[in-house]
Amino acid sequence: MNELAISIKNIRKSFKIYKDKPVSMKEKFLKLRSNEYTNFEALSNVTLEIKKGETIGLIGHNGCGKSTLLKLISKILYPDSGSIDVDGRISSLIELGAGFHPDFTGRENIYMNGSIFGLSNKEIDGKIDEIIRFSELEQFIENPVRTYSSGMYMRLAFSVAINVNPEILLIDEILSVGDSNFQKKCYDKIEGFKNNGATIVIVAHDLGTIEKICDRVIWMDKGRIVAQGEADYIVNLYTQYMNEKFVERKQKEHVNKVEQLEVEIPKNTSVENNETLNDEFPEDIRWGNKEVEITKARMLNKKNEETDTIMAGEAISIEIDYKVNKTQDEYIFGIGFYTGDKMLVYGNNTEIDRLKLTEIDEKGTVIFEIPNCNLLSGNYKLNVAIVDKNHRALDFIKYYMDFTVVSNDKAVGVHSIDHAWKVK
Ligand SMILES: Nc1ncnc2c1ncn2[C@@H]1O[C@H](COP(=O)(O)OP(=O)(O)OP(=O)(O)O)[C@@H](O)[C@H]1O
Repeated sequence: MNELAISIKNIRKSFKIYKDKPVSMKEKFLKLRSNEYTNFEALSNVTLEIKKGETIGLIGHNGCGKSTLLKLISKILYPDSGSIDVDGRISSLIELGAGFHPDFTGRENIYMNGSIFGLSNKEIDGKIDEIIRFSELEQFIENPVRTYSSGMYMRLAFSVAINVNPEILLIDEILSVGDSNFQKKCYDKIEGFKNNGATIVIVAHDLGTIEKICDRVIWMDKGRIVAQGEADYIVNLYTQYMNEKFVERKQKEHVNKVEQLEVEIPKNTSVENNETLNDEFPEDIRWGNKEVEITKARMLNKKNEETDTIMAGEAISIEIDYKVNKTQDEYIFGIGFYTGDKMLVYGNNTEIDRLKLTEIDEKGTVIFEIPNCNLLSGNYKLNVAIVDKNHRALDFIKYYMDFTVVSNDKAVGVHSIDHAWKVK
């Protein structure tokens, strides 16, 4: 017996991308625009074997080729080269309802659509009550489908596709059909197929679903398979990769913002002005006698770039530039982290850490280094402060800046704690 439900060997699929597509018949007819195109390779050399009874999840960034791969398996599209062998009756939940006729009633469309899936009228007679019941459209089944809402339309299409008892089920991002009750029914039905030994290939952006129902996950990027393996392992790898990309992008945006700001500073701005923080903070946010002043503060990532977005676990530092206007007996520098809704998460200063600063340069930078910032995902606020030995504020800036932490840890709260579960 053939163990494989789907065997894909070295397939390539390109699409023509027209540089200057004619937009009207007149333009087309008169050839007012050129017909130049480039070939875009949506799938490059993909090889994949899917065993009978496996549930496979396809994940990856938008446009990486997931839907194209499903369409090739279901023969909606054909590859430019390579081969695809399928062993089993396919039902594809792709382009749902593509075969519906708007003027036909729900019932008539069930017969039409069912025949597209290869069922005879007699076979549909035996299933129609179940299809209508599953779609929850009993009241509307004799109305033309053009009167249906898009949700009703999808529900009917889904019900037909899922009730043809396929051996191989291809599902593309359709599990957002209808309300949560209907979605639950769809999941239960899919679980039912899975338990009966059907082969399922599913594309979904909802990684929770993928992790829950798939045995194996294929991660695609730019038309290639970049990783495959056990569902939770690949989903975790992918989430971590996407989070890091997100942080990198945010960090780049931040750097760009800073560069933009520098460009906008008028040429005649004096150095003195640059060295003093614009007093844009209201009195309840910034206070103190300014005998020692914070001229700037910043958060740096592990690459020493200024940022407001960090990856949990990353090494970061907070730098406080200061200027002494009046010498003090002692200087205490502090930082504090607050949640977005202003609950204190962590506060510390040089005095608590027993670093006695009695003599410091007139201008300088005090750095607070965190080798492993283990805050959980969320938005936070940073306090920076300088106080004297009697804890009188010299310059205290509450909520100096907002920053975001991105974390793979799904625990709730503000801080990750090293732990292990044991059952005795
Ligand atoms: N008929 C087509 N003509 C031209 N380009 C196409 C066509 N179909 C898909 N593409 C392109 O091929 C690439 C892969 O598309 P595909 O729909 O397979 O991606 P996907 O991974 O399913 O994306 P998404 O997650 O956004 O649905 C995309 O860049 C898309 O624009």
